[in-house]
Amino acid sequence: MFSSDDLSSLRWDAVSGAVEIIDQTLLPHTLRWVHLDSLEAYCHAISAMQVRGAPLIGVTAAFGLAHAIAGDPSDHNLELASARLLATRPTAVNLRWALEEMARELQPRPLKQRADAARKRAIALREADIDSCSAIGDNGLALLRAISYRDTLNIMTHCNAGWLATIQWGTALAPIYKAHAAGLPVHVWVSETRPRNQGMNLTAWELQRAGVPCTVVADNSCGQLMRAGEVDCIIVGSDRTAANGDVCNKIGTYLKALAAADNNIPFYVALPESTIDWRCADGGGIPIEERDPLEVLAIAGVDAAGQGLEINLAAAATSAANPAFDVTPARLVTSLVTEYGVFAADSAGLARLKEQLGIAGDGENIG
Ligand SMILES: CSC[C@H]1O[C@H](OP(=O)(O)O)[C@H](O)[C@@H]1O
Repeated sequence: MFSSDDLSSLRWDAVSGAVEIIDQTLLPHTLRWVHLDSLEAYCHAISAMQVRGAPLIGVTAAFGLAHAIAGDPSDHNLELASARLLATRPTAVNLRWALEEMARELQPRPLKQRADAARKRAIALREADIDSCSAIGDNGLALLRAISYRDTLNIMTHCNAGWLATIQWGTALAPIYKAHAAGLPVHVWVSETRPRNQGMNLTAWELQRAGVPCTVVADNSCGQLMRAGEVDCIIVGSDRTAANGDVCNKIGTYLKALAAADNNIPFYVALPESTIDWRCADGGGIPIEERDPLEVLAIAGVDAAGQGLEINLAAAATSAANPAFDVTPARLVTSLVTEYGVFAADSAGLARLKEQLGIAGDGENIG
């Protein structure tokens, strides 16, 4: 489905070194590329959710660090820029993972080698993400092929875990793209995903663009769709999965997992290994981002004339809480779909993955 001239969420120019991202806060109504030309611009892009999604956040931060190092390769600036990027969002572990990958590459090097090494490592992380997500798609496709369905395979998803959350393919949507390309009759229930509406604004836009049949539904209707037999399986992404299989993902994921368990519907989590936090014993240790309550109290869109506008939904002075993620206990997850295969969402399943990868106790590769 993707070729070199296909859209990806972050692109870079090999000659000028310029890095551009799609400003996802303007989708689905406006597709605008934004040139990131300072560390501040990279930090803002992540914290303001111009770019979002665990893998994309990580790759964007890697390019942001490479940009900062090009100006000053000193240890002090490396630490300073890493700290600023790490502080942009607390939950997605790929942010920490990518910055640690970059530090591992740069710290042993002499200063004069760091700028080139940083850029090459960021580019390599971007390419590795494309390969990982494609492999997640292949492994997820095998799961979808094994599901029995009537005339159409009805898949529900939450938030956006498509190519807009990675570089290409996505995680939860990768098996769906591969299934569609393989001719499976898939249909996707797209949960709108209040309050930032990543489902309605991003997933529906992606799927429509790819020609995958989909229907946007209110988050609150998903339980009824499951009870009515309209859902054959659920696939979601992850921002951080603990070593025991607990999954932290967009707010609302836990409720879908509860309803799926109550209706005996397979609940799959698609993620690259970089989203597993091997140092985190269980979901209780995952920081949950609290975002601005205004994201709950107001909503942005366009009017009939296509003009952008934001409207207040609640009465003045209404208070709101806005936790951006929740934790789904491993017991509610049917399987973890990774680039290395499908694993049980429990300590034994993840120990099998860790052994397969040759990872030590604290997540460091021993290979
Ligand atoms: C492939 S990671 C996608 C993951 O990230 C989203 O969070 P956000 O939009 O706040 O970055 C959501 O949890 C997705 O499942």
